[in-house]
Amino acid sequence: TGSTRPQRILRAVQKNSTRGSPCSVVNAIDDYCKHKEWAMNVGDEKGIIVDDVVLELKPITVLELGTYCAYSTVRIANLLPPEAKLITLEFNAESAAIAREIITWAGLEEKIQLIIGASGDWIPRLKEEFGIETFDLVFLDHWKDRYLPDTKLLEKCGLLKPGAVLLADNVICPGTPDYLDYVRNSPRYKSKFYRSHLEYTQEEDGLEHSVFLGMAGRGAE
Ligand SMILES: O=C(NCCCCCn1ccnc1)c1cc(-c2ccc(F)cc2)cc(O)c1O
Ligand SMILES: [Mg+2]
Repeated sequence: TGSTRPQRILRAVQKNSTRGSPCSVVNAIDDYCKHKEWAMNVGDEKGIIVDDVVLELKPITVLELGTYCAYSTVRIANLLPPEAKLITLEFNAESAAIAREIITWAGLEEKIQLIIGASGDWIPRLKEEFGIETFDLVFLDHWKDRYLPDTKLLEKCGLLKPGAVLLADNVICPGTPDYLDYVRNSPRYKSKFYRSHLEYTQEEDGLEHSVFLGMAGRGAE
């Protein structure tokens, strides 16, 4: 009954970072995952691209699909304007419990709402249960075969307004071919690819940045 990887990441955070300092939490996780054991955080290289998108967009409402250990949750929330809120959805209860501890350690619990459950079940409930109108930014980092169905669900539920940004991790590795095909060919999106590498490795990966243009571009149904 040894520890799990998320538990070891939490221990590294508590040992090597300062309570209330999101930057030190992010650095502690990157150090641990670079030198001790790999983990599926967006990481420092792709993380800089995420930072730039957040600082440029200044989103007030953010949805993250796939919390894991809250590395990107903390990284994004730390850069948000004071009144902004981030909702993060995690399916795995064990990693969600660790994520909650890391969010609290970072001192960001006021900005972040962590929900445990399936994105397909929760997305249709967000307006009603959390008083969300629309999201300014959606960070997709969960099961790669859920990126496309959840994007279509966000459209259907009216949770995206023109100008909203979808930022998707891992579009090369592990890869999300059906999602890429959709956002790159649909008249509803203006999409661009940010080439990078799989976290803590030299493997090719990247982020897809897609601006929602509105449903008007219905074209062929
Ligand atoms: O699978 C990933 N993430 C989803 C985890 C489960 C999400 C559960 N959930 C949360 C909400 N709804 C469902 C992922 C995988 C890899 C990877 C890359 C190469 C390799 F050899 C092995 C793994 C790299 C990432 O950056 C990733 O994000
Ligand atoms: Mg990822």
